[in-house]
Amino acid sequence: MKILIKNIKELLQVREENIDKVSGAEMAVLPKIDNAFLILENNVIADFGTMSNCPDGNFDKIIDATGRAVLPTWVDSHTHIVYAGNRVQEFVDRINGLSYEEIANRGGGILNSAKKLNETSEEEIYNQSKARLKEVMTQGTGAVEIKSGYGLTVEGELKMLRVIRKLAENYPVKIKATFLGAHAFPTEYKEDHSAYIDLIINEMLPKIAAENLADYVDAFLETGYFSVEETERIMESGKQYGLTPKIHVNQFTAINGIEACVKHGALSVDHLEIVTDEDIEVLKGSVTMPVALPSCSYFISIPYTPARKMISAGLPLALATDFNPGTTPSGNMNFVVATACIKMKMTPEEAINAATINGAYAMGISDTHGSITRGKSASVIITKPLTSYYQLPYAFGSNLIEQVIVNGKLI
Ligand SMILES: N=CN[C@@H](CCC(=O)O)C(=O)O
Ligand SMILES: [Zn+2]
Repeated sequence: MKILIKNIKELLQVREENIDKVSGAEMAVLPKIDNAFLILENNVIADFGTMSNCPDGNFDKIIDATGRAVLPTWVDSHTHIVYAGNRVQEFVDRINGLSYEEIANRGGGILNSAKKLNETSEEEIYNQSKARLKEVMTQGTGAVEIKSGYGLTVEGELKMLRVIRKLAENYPVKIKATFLGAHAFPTEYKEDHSAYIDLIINEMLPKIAAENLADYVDAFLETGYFSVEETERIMESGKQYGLTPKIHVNQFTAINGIEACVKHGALSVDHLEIVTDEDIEVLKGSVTMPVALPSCSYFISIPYTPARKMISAGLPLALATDFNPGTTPSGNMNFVVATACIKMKMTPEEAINAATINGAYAMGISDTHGSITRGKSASVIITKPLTSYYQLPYAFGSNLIEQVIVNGKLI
């Protein structure tokens, strides 16, 4: 299939030479071509340029994008979209005054989702999850990282990862799988943390590796969850099976977890609602991408990641949804980009870079996703008519997407 998109008002995030990420002041630059064409062929970006150089030729489909912007699809590098049921009752409990921590201490939270997941068949979990995946594709997401972590048993974790694999097989969206057995301690291991970590290391990881079910390893490094030392054990063991760490850290407290993640070569550190000056120092010059999750901050009323401070220090920053039943029941990257602008004071250019090329880095796919570059995946968003791309975060409650193409397929 050869698709020509012509008369594009603004073709955004154009990178003639591929880059893997943008950091600090570079984040404010979003290269674009006005009055552009874009050709997609055999699932990849074949060519682009100004309309004055638009080639004639035979196309299977021609899309006239007069008045519209075209940009690479969003890269959502942090989600938990495979889960069973929902946690609406906890949502109402929070409105009535309970905190996330209080709910978790009552056996709600992650353990509530784990109970539901272990009681639900693989087929039913797949059906619930595919509906969420289809929804986020229509919202412009072309690549998504999905974590396990609601099983917390050998079978439950394998079940989740098999569902993720099946989603990857059946949908054009690019998917990376992350093993998050260290999401919470099951009740029976509350007093014996090392026994649960032994289970992760000696039983879960070998089985996951044998079936090649995961690309990355994650842990919830947080006061009351996994300590720095416990997370280090998980990172070391994961790496032995070829799984690079991507770690939940600094959501509620800063306990020098970022330093440990950087030391272990983590691809990303995610959440970062609480960030110290020392955390910023250790991230400088590292391979580790900081990832902010502003929809989570919004939904459970916790601080937003201090983006300005981090970008001013020269750091890169990625944006992702954290789509999960507890803290972020939304996978809408458009809302994430808008919220980053409105609440974190990121400029539209910074937010779009964070949600495309830097997101791609945070899921290890910047060679194929995250920019309009020849040879990259034919995954683009075509907007509705707009005055400029500033309207995307400005009109935060409107759906400004007219058409999404994911790996050459019209969604
Ligand atoms: N914080 C840890 N994990 C998820 C929430 C999990 C849940 O509450 O179900 C998060 O990223 O916010
Ligand atoms: Zn998360």
